[in-house]
Amino acid sequence: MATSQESLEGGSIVWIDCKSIAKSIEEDVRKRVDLLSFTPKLVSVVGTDDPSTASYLRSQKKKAEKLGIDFEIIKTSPGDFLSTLEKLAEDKNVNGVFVARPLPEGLDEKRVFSAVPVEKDVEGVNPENLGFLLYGEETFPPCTAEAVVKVLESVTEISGKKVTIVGRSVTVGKPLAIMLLKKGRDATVTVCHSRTQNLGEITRASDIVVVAVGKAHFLKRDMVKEGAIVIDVGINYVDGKWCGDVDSAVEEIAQVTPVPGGVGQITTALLFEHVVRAAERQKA
Ligand SMILES: Nc1nc(=O)c2c([nH]1)NC[C@@H]1CN(c3ccc(C(=O)N[C@@H](CCC(=O)O)C(=O)O)cc3)C=[N+]21
Repeated sequence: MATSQESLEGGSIVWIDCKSIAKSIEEDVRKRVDLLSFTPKLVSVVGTDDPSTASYLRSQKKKAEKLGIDFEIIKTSPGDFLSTLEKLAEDKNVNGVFVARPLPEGLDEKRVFSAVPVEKDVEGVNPENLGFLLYGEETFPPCTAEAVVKVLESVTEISGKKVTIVGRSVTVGKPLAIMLLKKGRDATVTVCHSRTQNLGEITRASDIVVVAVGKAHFLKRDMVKEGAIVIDVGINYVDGKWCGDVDSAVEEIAQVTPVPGGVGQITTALLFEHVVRAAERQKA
């Protein structure tokens, strides 16, 4: 089981080991990069100074270097956003296109994400790729949602489990719900959000809780069943440090994924796995 023990005063905390999951994805990516006759390339398009985006871009840059994948960041003004994406769509040297959220104000997200060609859409944000998910087809599933699925598959049998997802974003909550419902995974999924009543009752009745709300210390110990599995998707910058959405006291009674060094690492590894997949398909 992919967990690691960390002895602390007064007890022992079981962390879910995300590093080894990320590492095995990266090893696979490395091998597949070597088999290509060209160097695959990812371009990340950014329009804001959002700190969590900056963290992700640092992570992307590090991984690209490690994996032998070409990587470029394009900082774009709102007025040039669509024309930038059109150029990248046509550029034969670019295999994957990542568009950072949040988008700059005033841009229509359906128009922007539709401008990422389906075959270069390594994050699965194009409405066509999101639509494929509903049919159970996961060529380019959203990376963070896929990362959560990988973690769960490594620590438990998902089938039949009660999974509560807190957060209904297009990047995590909604696609993850669809992916966990998929035939073969067979979770019983509840999706909660800011208008949910009696949230704690719902999460306490769950075998697995996934939190993706973007609020530090959001999930408290009394909202979690003892022995539950808790996946922390949050990444918040508080007092000069990164932390997730899960309050640290939850670690005393549940298996939790750490932040940093948790889901984010796997997300980045999967983004590059999708870049290689895109390159393999474009080559053929
Ligand atoms: N279209 C889009 N998709 C995203 O998935 C997306 C996004 N926009 N905008 C920003 C947030 C944030 N996010 C992170 C992913 C990984 C790390 C990550 O791996 N962080 C390292 C720390 C890296 C460092 O700061 O040095 C870690 O957790 O270990 C961080 C942040 C994805 N996001």
